[in-house]
Amino acid sequence: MKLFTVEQIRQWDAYTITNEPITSVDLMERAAGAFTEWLLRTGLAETHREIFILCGMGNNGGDGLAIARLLYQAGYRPHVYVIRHSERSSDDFVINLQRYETLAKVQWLEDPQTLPLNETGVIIDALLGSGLTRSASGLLAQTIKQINASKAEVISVDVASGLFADQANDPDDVIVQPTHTVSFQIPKLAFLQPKNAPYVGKWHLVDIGLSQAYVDLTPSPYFYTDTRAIPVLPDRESFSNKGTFGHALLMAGSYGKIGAAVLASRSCLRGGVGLLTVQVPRCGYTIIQTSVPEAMCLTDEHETELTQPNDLSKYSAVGIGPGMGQAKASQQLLRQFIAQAQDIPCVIDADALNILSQERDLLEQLPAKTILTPHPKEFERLLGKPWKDDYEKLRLLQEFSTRYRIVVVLKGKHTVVASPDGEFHFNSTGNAGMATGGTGDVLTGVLTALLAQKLEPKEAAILGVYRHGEAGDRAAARRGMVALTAGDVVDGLRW
Ligand SMILES: NC(=O)C1=CN([C@@H]2O[C@H](COP(=O)(O)OP(=O)(O)OC[C@H]3O[C@@H](n4cnc5c(N)ncnc54)[C@H](O)[C@@H]3O)[C@@H](O)[C@H]2O)[C@@H](O)CC1
Ligand SMILES: Nc1ncnc2c1ncn2[C@@H]1O[C@H](COP(=O)(O)OP(=O)(O)O)[C@@H](O)[C@H]1O
Ligand SMILES: [K+]
Repeated sequence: MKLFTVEQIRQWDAYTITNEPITSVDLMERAAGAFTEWLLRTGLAETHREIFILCGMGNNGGDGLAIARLLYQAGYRPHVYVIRHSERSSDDFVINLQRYETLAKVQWLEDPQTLPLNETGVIIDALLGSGLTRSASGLLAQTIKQINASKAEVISVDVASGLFADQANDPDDVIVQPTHTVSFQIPKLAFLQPKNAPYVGKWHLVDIGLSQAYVDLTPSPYFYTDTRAIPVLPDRESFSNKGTFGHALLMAGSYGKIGAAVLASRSCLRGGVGLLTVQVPRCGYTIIQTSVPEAMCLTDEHETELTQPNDLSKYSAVGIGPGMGQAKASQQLLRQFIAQAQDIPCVIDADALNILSQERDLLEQLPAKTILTPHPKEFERLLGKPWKDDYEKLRLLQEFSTRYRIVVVLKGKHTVVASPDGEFHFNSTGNAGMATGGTGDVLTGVLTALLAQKLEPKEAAILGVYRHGEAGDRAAARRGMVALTAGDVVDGLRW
């Protein structure tokens, strides 16, 4: 799914209004209808609950008033408040105010302290939407504070009031903290940024029929990887043999961390590789041979660390780093590996990334088909500096990917795949149960397997990240998030 900036969303609305054609107030009616249908379907507005609808004076407030009318017509009796935050109101706000007032009166809120919000109620937050131009202040900020202080369930229309939909807020901004956000058509970029978690809650999309032609015509670097957008692995030919699916090499493990090599090996095999060789220090030999009998084991001459370069020419892809440690000899090995691997697709992870952060000249020499898989701390080390906010992080990620011509997988809740063509693909699968040791090693194995099967690094990264998260979701469905381990993610892999 393509994602858009606020300015593009505004153009998208306008394009739909002109080309469908539909009047803007009818489009608002559609949006309010879709929201109301969602609300009634979820049962959040059961009749015994009091519903408070708080409206601004722009189109988000217009949505709120249209929702109020639709609920009223469905038999509910919402309390509707309007906050006079501006001298001007939007045309569709005015039309919807008049329509509502044929049924019931709204209250113009003068003093937010008087809002009778109760704990069992539902608050519909329609103060400000994507038209936010500055931080909320004055009466708006006071109202938002009241909303946040109440224990009622809060549902934001389109985007939480006070949250910028495509740029960073100041740390001391006053922003609604909703339980749910019901957003029109596409997720806002803001929903995917880690620091915004309190200002989004669970988000849901409702379809308001915005023009598909606009989507096709309008370029954007941002994508959300949902089921419609994942690359595919080619079907297996019936006459294929193990040679068809590549021979992967995993260089992983050190004394006390051979488990990382085991997890990456298991997931590489579940990723469909034809043959797998695992290079581990001598201490890992028996462990690999007994726990991953499907893999061949190449023992390093060193007892506890990876040190020994080997002939890479027979491998179709290499994954290096999980559990590898950062011993001096392993640092030298990484240097030799990079010099040797120029024509081989590779995944560089974990300790190998930390070595890269210290030996920065190696970044310039990375093979053309490289995927790096840092978590945020590792990425910060690679950059050598922290970022100010999540959007600056994305800019730095893009610069990094373009400068070194490599794919970077920045891991987290919505793992981002950044590619040298400037695109960002935010992943939609996975869960907090995966915040446990070893799940990153599992990802490295999967990505190595996909590269060995000749997927391009960008496609391998988008697909691998998606399936890895999906495997985590299967594991969580079976075990619950708390009990989930990295091994369960391996078991959850399906293609
Ligand atoms: N036809 C359309 O354009 C549609 C718009 N929709 C709704 O319209 C919303 C966007 O509406 P608008 O662009 O009117 O903007 P908003 O309703 O988000 O904001 C209203 C106005 O408030 C002012 N404002 C911004 N920040 C402020 C602040 N901190 N303090 C005080 N005033 C502030 C601005 O002048 C802004 O235009 C969407 O989020 C969505 O809810 C939906 O009805 C779908 C269709
Ligand atoms: N809250 C979360 N929601 C979804 N996925 C998560 C979450 N936390 C972690 N993950 C995923 O789990 C993996 C963790 O990788 P990493 O941090 O390298 O762990 P490790 O080094 O222990 O293997 C990543 O793929 C990440 O996207
Ligand atoms: K809102």
